[in-house]
Amino acid sequence: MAALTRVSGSVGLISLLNPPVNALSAAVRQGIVDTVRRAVSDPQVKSVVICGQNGVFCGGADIKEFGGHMSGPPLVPIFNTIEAADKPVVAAIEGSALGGGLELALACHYRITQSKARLGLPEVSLGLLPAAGGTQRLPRLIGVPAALDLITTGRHLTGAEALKLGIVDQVTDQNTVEAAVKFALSIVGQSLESRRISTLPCPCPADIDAFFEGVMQRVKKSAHGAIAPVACVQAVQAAATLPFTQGMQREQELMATLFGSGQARALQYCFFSQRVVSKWSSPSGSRWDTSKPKPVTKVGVIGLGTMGRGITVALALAGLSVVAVETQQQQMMAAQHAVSGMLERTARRRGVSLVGDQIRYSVELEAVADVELVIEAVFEDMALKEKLFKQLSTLCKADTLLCSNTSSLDIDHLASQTHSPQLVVGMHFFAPAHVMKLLEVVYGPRSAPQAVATAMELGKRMGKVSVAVGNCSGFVGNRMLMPYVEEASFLVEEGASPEIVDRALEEFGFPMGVFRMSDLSGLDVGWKVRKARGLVEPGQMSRVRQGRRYSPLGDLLCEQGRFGQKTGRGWYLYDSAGSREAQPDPWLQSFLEEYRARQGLVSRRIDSQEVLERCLYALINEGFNILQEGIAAGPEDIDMIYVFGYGFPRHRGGPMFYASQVGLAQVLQRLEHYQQLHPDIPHLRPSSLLRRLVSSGSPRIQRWREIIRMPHSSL
Ligand SMILES: CCCCCCCCCCCCC[C@H](O)CC(=O)SCCNC(=O)CCNC(=O)[C@H](O)C(C)(C)COP(=O)(O)OP(=O)(O)OC[C@H]1O[C@@H](n2cnc3c(N)ncnc32)[C@H](O)[C@@H]1OP(=O)(O)O
Repeated sequence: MAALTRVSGSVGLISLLNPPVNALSAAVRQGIVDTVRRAVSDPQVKSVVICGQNGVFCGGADIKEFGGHMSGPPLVPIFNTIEAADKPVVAAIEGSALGGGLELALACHYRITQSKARLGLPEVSLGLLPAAGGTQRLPRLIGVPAALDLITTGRHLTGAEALKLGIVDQVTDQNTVEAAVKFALSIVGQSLESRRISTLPCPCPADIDAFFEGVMQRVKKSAHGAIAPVACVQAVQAAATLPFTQGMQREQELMATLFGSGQARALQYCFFSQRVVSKWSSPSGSRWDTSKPKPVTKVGVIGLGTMGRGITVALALAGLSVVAVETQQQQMMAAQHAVSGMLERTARRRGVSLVGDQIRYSVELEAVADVELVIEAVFEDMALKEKLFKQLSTLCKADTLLCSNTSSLDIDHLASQTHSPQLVVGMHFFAPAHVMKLLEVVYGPRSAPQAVATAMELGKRMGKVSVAVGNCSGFVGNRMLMPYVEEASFLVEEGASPEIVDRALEEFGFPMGVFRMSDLSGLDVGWKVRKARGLVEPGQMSRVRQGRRYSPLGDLLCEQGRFGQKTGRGWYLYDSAGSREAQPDPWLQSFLEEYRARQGLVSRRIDSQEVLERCLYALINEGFNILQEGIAAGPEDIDMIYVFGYGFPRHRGGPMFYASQVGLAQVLQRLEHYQQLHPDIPHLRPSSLLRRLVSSGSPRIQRWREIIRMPHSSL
């Protein structure tokens, strides 16, 4: 798993051999121990270069090992041995040096990297900290503030950025291993004293206590309950205040608390789930590995409202040519101005050059006649979309893919308006589309595998986490959101305030509770959907509609012109229209009291446990229905949709993983309890799949797909 060869006469070249990313599995660690020992003791070897096979240095510790019994030599003594070697050791970094991979490089005396290589300590995103000396060596090398930034965010750097920060000694655009070997030859005989990072003092800010207090406050606030970022700060603080050996001890202690935590399990599940969802399959049998995407270079975007603008920006940033169509001249000019601004800001933030020249604007639909793929992003109005799809089907090339950004309308119906229904899929982006990572790719029974593969591939090029889902009202994300939002309103009817509900959800880890979120997106959005479904009865207070419990509270607020942040009033009060500072609204409190009195509802005390159980279990229950119906292929799909599109705390793994951690029997029992209390709320009726999983012994989430596919009787 690691090979030693002698090159250029006196350089011992150690190659890590564990495709695809040369993760530091037990066998690789043993390979490093053996090859380093041989290189150090071989008198013909004067210097050493460590590289990775196939253009990747090392993707870090083998995450798959974390779930089971760990064996093989541990990393810390291996890295200490490398650093203590009396022959110079040079890391030749190509591809990636992440986590334990970068820690290995930091134990070497010199680092040479390809300019485009990715370097970083992303352990925090796995619920861990860099525990092979990373928290102690990096601050000594680049100073406390820069190290804290990298370790607490886990962000990746390019080789060029790493050079600027002083993490690497040289960047090359040539063959990195050859450059490292040449360099290794040139430094033989030089003193290594100043090259052993563990022996360096740690450059610290002046008032160290005040500095760490401030950092800790900021990190806790943005962590939303995640424990790893806090432990990362504590470990770096140890580097700043303790000698290396004691700092290493502290690093190990902190790692021990994180390693077995539920948060680490959840975050590692997210890492693998993100990869699982890219390997999509549909009930028709089409799959990621048997469906070849069609090459796409030019995309049409129709409708330049908020969504269309964001999609245009995301496409341009991905290097695609875009034909952006808005039939109203004035809207088009406004959109062009807005898109340029968004591109400028994003390019500045990402430190890349501006990419506006590949966007062509037009007021004519015919401008998309020669594109390979169209994304429709006009108003959520079926009649408008029907007409548009008919027109597109006639004017575009016969093999052009027609995609809709609808968030809930029937994709099959849109497909049926075209000459080639097999070329129609949903591409449901989330606002702001150039920022949010999620893309739901919605297939219907007639969608061609190539159409799904092409939309998935396009999403990947745009940097999205693309999840393939079946067609149903609301698809996966919005369908599950309905019971969640409804439960929140029911709780307010029964005695909770929006603040009580939001506080419970925010303490759980959501960046925003359901009412703050509704105020942000606009209460009129849901009102419009409910109107379209025939649920709204203006001025009416009845709490049963279409045969089930209904809360008219949202409608009543909208009737008062309270649309949320944009009108300065919604579930909360804001200083002014557009302001983001939500204040509890005394008007709303009396409105609710009056409402309850008129409805004959006796207000009761509702605690955060009930808020969490009713909102989350209702959402999870709908997730089980979705799995049962085959709308999502597996729990990972649902979890990635919720983590990347709806702010579900990543350190909880997503709703389905969370349910598996709570225990399926417990979720079932609580749903049964609430259903008895509220028989008029259908979404509290436990899903038959949940019952089936519980009676199968609540298997691990990785086994759910098997159970879902097993034939069963619904009797
Ligand atoms: C009481 C108990 C006390 C406990 C103490 C225990 C101490 C334990 C010792 C810990 C020592 C700490 C060491 C270190 O600090 C910890 C780490 O290093 S954690 C790992 C950090 N590294 C990462 O997070 C990188 C993860 N990988 C990536 O970001 C990307 O894969 C990549 C490297 C940038 C490459 O990206 P792509 O080219 O796009 O490829 P993919 O992402 O699709 O990956 C391909 C394939 O490889 C699998 N894979 C990737 N990285 C790893 C990995 N580190 N381990 C295992 N497998 C990995 C990935 O899942 C894909 O698999 P496939 O889907 O094809 O099956």
